[in-house]
Amino acid sequence: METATVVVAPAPVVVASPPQHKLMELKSSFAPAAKPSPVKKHKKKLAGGCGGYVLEDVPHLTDYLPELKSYPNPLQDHPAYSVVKQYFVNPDDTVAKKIVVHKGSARGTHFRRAGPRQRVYFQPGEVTAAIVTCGGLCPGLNTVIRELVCGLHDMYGVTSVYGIEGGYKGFYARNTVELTPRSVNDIHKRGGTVLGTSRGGQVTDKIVDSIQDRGINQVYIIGGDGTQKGAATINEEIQRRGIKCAVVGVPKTIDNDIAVIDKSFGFDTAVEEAQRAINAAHVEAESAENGVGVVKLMGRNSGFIAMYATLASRDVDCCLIPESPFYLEGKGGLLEFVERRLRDNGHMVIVVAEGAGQDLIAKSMNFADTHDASGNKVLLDVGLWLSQKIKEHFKRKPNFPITLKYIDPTYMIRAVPSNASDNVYCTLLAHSALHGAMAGYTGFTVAPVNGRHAYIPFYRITEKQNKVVITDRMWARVLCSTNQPCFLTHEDVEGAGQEEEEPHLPMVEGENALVKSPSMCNGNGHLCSGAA
Ligand SMILES: Nc1ncnc2c1ncn2[C@@H]1O[C@H](COP(=O)(O)OP(=O)(O)OP(=O)(O)O)[C@@H](O)[C@H]1O
Ligand SMILES: O=P(O)(O)OC[C@H]1O[C@](O)(CO)[C@@H](O)[C@@H]1O
Ligand SMILES: [Mg+2]
Repeated sequence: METATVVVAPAPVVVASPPQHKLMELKSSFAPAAKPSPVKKHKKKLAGGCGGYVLEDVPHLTDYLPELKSYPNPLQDHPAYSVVKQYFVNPDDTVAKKIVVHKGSARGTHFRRAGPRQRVYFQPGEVTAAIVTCGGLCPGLNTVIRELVCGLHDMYGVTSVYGIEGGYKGFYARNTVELTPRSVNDIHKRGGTVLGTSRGGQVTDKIVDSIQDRGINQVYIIGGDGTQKGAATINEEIQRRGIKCAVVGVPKTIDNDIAVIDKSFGFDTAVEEAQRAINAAHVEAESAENGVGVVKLMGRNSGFIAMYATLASRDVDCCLIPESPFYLEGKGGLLEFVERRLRDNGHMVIVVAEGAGQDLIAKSMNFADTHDASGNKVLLDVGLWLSQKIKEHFKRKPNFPITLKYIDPTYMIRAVPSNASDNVYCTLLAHSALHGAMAGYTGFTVAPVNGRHAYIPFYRITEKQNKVVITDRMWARVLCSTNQPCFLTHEDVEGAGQEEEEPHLPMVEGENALVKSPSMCNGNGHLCSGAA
């Protein structure tokens, strides 16, 4: 057995392992249990330990099918693992949500550590797995699909894996496709998803009917925050019906807007791909008289791609994200800054996340809100709008001609295949996912938390979105690198808040001075970063 690898400190035994003694095995994977226990919505499985330790556990099939039989994990006879010591995860291993702790602070929330268990709740021949991809594209989707298929086959001898085509609606509107190690062999080299994807169409009853009718007993659902909400409702219905079926979420989003997890797959690839657009904008801007390059990047509600692409590039003069409001006109406004930067440097690059400035555009253009099939607000084109506003501003200054180039690579950065590091990440995610399902865990999203893969209950993933915290040091680093104004009022800063559970300790002198020091306010009461 592997020794406990708890990130903060060894955890006490808090939750009984699933019962090892079983009276009888359910014959069919989809035969309902005689009387499944009723499952409440978002029922939390919490357990406490010493020092303020809390385990936020994930459901197990035996929670509502207590008589399920378990088997020795076939991995123990796998030649590839014969030399691996401590291959199985200790049942008490947990991963701390919070890694930075203080002498007196409570140990806080922990999640069950991902990985193979000594006992599994499926025999190889019994598994019928299904994989579905939902929401927008993201580099790495095909790698996750490939590694689920190959991992189930190679590690657990599972031969029955099906793809659901076209997102959630494919469960009830399309035939399944058989996925074999041979058929998925090369797919990780391609962008997109070989299964297709869609928005909308999440009709829980019809999806669970299809799962039941097809005898599917492991569902791997790859998608973003919306998809994980859908997965949670599917899991509730499966438990309500008492079906032996593990529901596993694999978090996918180019926006990196999924809470709790370290980072979503494909994000690194997207940031890397964005460099090409920023470089092009820089080359164009540098080569023209008062050249301005505007690059729009994805990021509906969260500006992570824009923030990291800006930091990586060092060619960016201004980064605009949804979390940080800005204004155009007047002292301390964006147009004044553009003018100043052009006078100083002769060129500039602006990176804008697609969700930035939406309220400003709506105000100036009077558009009614529209939504996509999943209910997401359709965004107005901030890149086009901003370019227009900058052009109009300089048209009023005949002695200040500018050349502006607008580059919109949004779909290009998410349609590429994943890079090497995302490929490795996707492989580990897929393996963690299938080990959890084989061990009988269900109703969880798998992802790294502080560098360790963990099984996280759906409600934790879906209760809020991950956003750039503009009062954190990372955003300050961006402002330092671009030397742009931060455009914020004191009210904006107060409203921005802090990460939950962060202790509000007295500030070290000089720390976060960017948003606290009154000497950095301009005449309008706006805070500025000391841009030239
Ligand atoms: N609140 C919800 N409850 C159940 N299902 C949902 C919910 N929100 C979205 N879904 C379903 O999840 C699927 C994907 O949702 P959405 O289009 O929002 O993308 P996503 O998973 O958030 O990914 P991304 O935003 O990264 O593209 C859709 O089929 C949608 O119907
Ligand atoms: O045009 P589509 O496919 O709806 O996707 C656009 C959205 O999808 C994402 O890539 C992921 O949510 C967002 O960044 C973007 O706003
Ligand atoms: Mg989403």
